[in-house]
Amino acid sequence: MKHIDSTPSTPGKFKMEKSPYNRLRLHSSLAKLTFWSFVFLGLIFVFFFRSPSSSSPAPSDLSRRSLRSSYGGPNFEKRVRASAKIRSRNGISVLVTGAAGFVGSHVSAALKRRGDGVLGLDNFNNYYDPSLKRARQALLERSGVYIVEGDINDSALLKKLFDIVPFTHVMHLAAQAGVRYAMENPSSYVHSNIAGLVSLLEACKNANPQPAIVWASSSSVYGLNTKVPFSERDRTDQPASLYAATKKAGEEIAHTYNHIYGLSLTGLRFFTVYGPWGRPDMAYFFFARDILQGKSIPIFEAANHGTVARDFTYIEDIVKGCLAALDTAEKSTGSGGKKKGPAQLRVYNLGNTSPVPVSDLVSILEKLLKVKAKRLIMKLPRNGDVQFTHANISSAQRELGYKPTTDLKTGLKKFVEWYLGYYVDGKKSAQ
Ligand SMILES: O=C(O)[C@H]1O[C@H](OP(=O)(O)OP(=O)(O)OC[C@H]2O[C@@H](n3ccc(=O)[nH]c3=O)[C@H](O)[C@@H]2O)[C@H](O)[C@@H](O)[C@@H]1O
Repeated sequence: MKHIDSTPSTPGKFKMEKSPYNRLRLHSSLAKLTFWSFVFLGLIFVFFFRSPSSSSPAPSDLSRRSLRSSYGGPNFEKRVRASAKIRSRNGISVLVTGAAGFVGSHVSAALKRRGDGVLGLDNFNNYYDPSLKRARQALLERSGVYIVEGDINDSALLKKLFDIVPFTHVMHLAAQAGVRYAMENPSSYVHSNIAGLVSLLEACKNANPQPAIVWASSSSVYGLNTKVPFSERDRTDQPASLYAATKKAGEEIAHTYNHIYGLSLTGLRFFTVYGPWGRPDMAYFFFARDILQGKSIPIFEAANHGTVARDFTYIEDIVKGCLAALDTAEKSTGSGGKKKGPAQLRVYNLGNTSPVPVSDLVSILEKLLKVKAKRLIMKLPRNGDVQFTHANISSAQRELGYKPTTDLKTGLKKFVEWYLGYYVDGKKSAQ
């Protein structure tokens, strides 16, 4: 593994070390030149490598502050390197953004288990109860995964991480999720899913070597389509929510970075992922909580009592799809911000291929929790929800060997076991 101390991290820095040497050569004897060159190089070394905040051209206040405090120094770099260290033959080193999130924590754990190097990055925002994110972090910490606390919009931090570790891959899962919340806080979607994505791709483009990137898109890009099952070849130009629109924008942004800079990019369209350590903003999760607390639960139905259904996909199946996408990702082809040849650009559906009506989801939860739900049938609100989702997974099957094996009943059983252990036996308060 290359270290920051021994390798110029960017072509820019390398040039700065060379140009004064050339100027001096015109006017000095060889001995003088050698002496002064060493002095000059020494100064550059001290300036750039010992003072973390000066390594970025124009860091934001936030990043300047963070680099001076927890992000700098030998201890930080040691933890980062140790976490990202590959411990198996043919292993990869992966920067996982959103590592304290639902999918991110599961993927990080799975990568670490097989001996890959994993470094997490997460801003621990309070979109949902951050204590759940902290609990996931504590679990990962025990298996040797360090999560750096920071934002994907902090380009100085990203640069620093790529300077410390030559990541082979990035698993980009940091995002503002949730379909309905987009009406409450639209700018958070733009901040994370668009600005944050661009900030991350900029860092990847500038990194040397450039990593291959796998990232989370969403089934919601199919929007108002009525043809089922949804295939990657179908149109994705009628999103029903701002969330979906930002994910669709992400796919177009991915195309641009692939086209101009040769970044290898794979987008995964996840279909309503559920399971242990899940997201409390999702229906299956807060239905379980509210059924146990005796509260009524709103179950949406479409016009004329039309069924609302989802292709619910179990987390372990999704993890397998993510790892297969990483393992089949080809190298990026650019360096120094320039593309050397065409690079891989892929998009896959990762679903379960068997949509289940929301009312059936509630019946399964009732049986598992042994509590009758207070059902409140409501008209599907016009706030971004679509009536149904259903994945065609033949591309992922063929090219990734993706094969979901967990049906909703089996998956929810595992979720409920975890939920009762964590919240009821563990006496944590479910918000
Ligand atoms: O597949 C996806 O791409 C998306 O899956 C989920 O979005 P969604 O399928 O809407 O998941 P939930 O919010 O958990 O809703 C599941 C189902 O329950 C229904 N629902 C939701 C809330 C509610 O109060 N009542 C209700 O019947 C929804 O209409 C939907 O059919 C995630 O929240 C998104 O982040 C993700 O991108």
